Amino acid sequence: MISKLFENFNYLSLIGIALITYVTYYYYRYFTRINPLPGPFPFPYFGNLPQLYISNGGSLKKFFETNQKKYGDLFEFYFEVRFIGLNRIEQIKKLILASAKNPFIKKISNENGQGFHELGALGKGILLNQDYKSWSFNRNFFTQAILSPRFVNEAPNLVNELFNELESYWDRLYLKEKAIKESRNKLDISVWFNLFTNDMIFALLTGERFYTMAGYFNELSDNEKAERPSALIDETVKFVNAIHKHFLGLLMFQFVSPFLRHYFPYFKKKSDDILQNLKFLNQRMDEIIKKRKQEIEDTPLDKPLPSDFLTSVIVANTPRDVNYNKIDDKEANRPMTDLEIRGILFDGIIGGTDTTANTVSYIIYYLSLYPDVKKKMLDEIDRNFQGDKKRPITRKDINNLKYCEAVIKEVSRIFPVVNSFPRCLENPDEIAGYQWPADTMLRINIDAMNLNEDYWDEPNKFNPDRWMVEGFEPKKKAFVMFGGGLRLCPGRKLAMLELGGLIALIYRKYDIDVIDKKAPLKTESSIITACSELLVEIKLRN
Ligand code: HEM
Repeated sequence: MISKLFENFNYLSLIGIALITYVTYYYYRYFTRINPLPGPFPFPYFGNLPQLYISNGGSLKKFFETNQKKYGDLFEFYFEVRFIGLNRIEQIKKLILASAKNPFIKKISNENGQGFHELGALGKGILLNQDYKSWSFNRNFFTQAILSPRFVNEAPNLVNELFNELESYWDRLYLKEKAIKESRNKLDISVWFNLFTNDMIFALLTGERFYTMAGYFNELSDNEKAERPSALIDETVKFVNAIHKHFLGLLMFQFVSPFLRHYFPYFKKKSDDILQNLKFLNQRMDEIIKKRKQEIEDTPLDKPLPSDFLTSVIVANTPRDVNYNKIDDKEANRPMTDLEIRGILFDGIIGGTDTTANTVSYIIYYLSLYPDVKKKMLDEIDRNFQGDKKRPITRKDINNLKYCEAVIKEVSRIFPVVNSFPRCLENPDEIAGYQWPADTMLRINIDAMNLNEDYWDEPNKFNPDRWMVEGFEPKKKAFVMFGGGLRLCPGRKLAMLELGGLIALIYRKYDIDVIDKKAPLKTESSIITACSELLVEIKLRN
């Protein structure tokens, strides 16, 4: 009995000593760190997670805002590793330089990469790829496919097609006389935009039709059902939910330490669930790629192929590619493997859905709060379409709608969906007046730059007209809605086409107003700031 107690005592003592040693070492490293900057005080294992969750409700946007107010434009914080928070354009100029020689492409430090390694994301795709050779190989395929004229022309066609589907659901659910009389024309519109952009990006990237809007309609409608096969609806809804779960899980794999993820039941359960979910996603993606490869093989050489992204990347550098050059057999000119295709397909879906969807919600919100801006935008739309509420929108229309574009940019300035983005130093370098060792993690705070009065006149004023001045550029080019440098968002043209097209089609036909204009926007902020609910009333325009 006594010996048992003694054994336990030894065991517990050992754990105690290990803990004390770890905590002492942790704070030794903290107090002797290079270039100490102001910032929230970190805790062993948890870093600044307590401040993120307890003081800022888990919102990364709020966390950055609070710290910038408290500590200024240069501060540090700890999420698994040390991060340097950069809040001024002068601090990031060289990181986002538009030059092929810009060396700042790394986003994740070796120390901070274990989570992504566990997810199997390192060295694949583009979004999280740290290996320059494979990233630039993949990124070339991605940009060539997404910027090809066939692809860009297809985008407005799909906006039209999917908007027709969306309006058929809205008209049946919310705009019948009875629904209006009973005040049932009130809805959470943010859900619809998420579904719209999902169906849009999946169709554009994979060439497969997804039916998440149809699924939601069926859920809401008492008697009518969407004219779509129910098995396909269920399958696509399941897939899209899995993508969403994966996206939310990414932050945990970067910011929560492996120790907590492996041994702390709350985090362990979540990370196991995300890994399981990823298995399902990979399997489904592989099936889509295999099927398309077979379809391409079965299409005679003289017959045209579809213009989706997946078909383009499969045929690139094969005899079906119009630019195919048999003699040139350099490594860079080989076709992509299925694993590489899966990687960039995945990144296109992750990068292209929630970003666009939430921006549309924020546009609706700001237009409701600023009726003068809305009126000016409606005038422009009406002038452009000359009372025709039915004809499809074209690329030319979208290019002509300059005030719509100004609204998109101003909303993205005052309430950006991507609140911050990372860089990691490959080599020792000087940033923000300090010399840093290689592997230092930097986080660029877009919110802070967008609201800085050194760069903008009246930064807190919502004023799309600022973008209407010929040749307008914010001071020091401080607008980095799509990031910068070699990592600049490759989907930016598609995003602007989709946003411009959708906004014009919506407001050509509908009047939408936020129900409680005094209530603050409901958001959840991690890697992006997502709209968690936007309650509006919808009517047909006269
Ligand atoms: C309003 C819409 C969008 C916003 C605000 C946005 C913003 C951003 C930002 C800030 C970055 C980081 C850039 C950097 O690190 O310098 C990024 C990267 C990326 N975006 Fe977008 N994006 C949008 C839409 C899209 C769309 C539609 C797609 C694809 C279909 C897309 C695909 C990507 C990819 C793949 C990357 C990673 C690029 C790389 O690391 O090389 N994005 N985006």
